[in-house]
Amino acid sequence: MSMLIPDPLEPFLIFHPWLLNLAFACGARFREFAVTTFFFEVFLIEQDLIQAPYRLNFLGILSTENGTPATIGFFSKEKTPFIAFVLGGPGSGKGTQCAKIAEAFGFTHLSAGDLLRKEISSNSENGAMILATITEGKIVPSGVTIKLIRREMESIENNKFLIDGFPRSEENRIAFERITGVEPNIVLFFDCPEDEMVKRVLGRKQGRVDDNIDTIKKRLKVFAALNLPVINHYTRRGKVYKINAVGTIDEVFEKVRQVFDDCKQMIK
Ligand SMILES: Nc1ncnc2c1ncn2[C@@H]1O[C@H](COP(=O)(O)OP(=O)(O)O)[C@@H](O)[C@H]1O
Ligand SMILES: O=c1ccn([C@@H]2O[C@H](COP(=O)(O)OP(=O)(O)O)[C@@H](O)[C@H]2O)c(=O)[nH]1
Repeated sequence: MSMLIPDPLEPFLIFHPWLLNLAFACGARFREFAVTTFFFEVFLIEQDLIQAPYRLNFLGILSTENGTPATIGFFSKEKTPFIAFVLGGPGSGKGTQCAKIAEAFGFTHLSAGDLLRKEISSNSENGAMILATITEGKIVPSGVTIKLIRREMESIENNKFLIDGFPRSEENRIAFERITGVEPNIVLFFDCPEDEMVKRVLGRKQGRVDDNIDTIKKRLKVFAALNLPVINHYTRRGKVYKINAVGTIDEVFEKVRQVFDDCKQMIK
């Protein structure tokens, strides 16, 4: 299990549970969500870390496109899958290790980034917005990403999922948990020094619009500001397995294998 990582949002996060408790004491669960998300979004606007046209659409997370409320809790009790969130900075090796976990342990690998890139290439209604957001290294609105993850999870007959590169912010995390009604069983965190991540991303050569030095710098900033708080949250919940991502692919996988071997009892 990892130690808590200092992050620049810590003072805000201390305030955040206080706000939650206050709203909860008022007996309004929906208001609790709306109010706290609103404060998060105001903060993110100030930091210029989320996409402008979508940034005040905090209530949209709970709605589908036809305006009806989204299902809260889309897994039945008997069919709740085992979920591992796989987090780490850009180029830390999440995708590489997920492919190996999927093969060795029978998981379905869902990469949030790949699902978003597929939306761009399928010319969907959100394609242009997703492309602009990824090019800027910012985070796509939760409702869009969760809809894609949900569609995949519902269409695949497996009870073990790796969700790679999501949630990227506290707002992503809160929305996912509200909409699905579940938390991940475990969270893998690939801990990698920034210079190594930059080297790996620049060497990836997959023709991605965001694998250039300017966007990488923005992605690293967004990771530190928005993704580390998610990792800290799940560390406090005792769910994080921190893996040193330095070493060869096989060396890193040996550490990953150990985690999944240890969790065998939990994985149905
Ligand atoms: N342990 C490692 N050592 C060296 N290179 C690696 C390692 N793991 C992954 N890579 C390479 O680094 C690049 C980024 O890895 P990737 O799995 O795509 O990262 P992420 O999904 O976290 O962005 C890829 O080109 C991959 O082949
Ligand atoms: O849940 C997600 C996952 C990805 N992205 C966007 O997709 C980009 C690439 O993400 P991916 O996980 O594919 O790559 P990584 O940054 O980890 O190398 C990110 O910088 C974000 O702009 C996003 O907005 N939400």
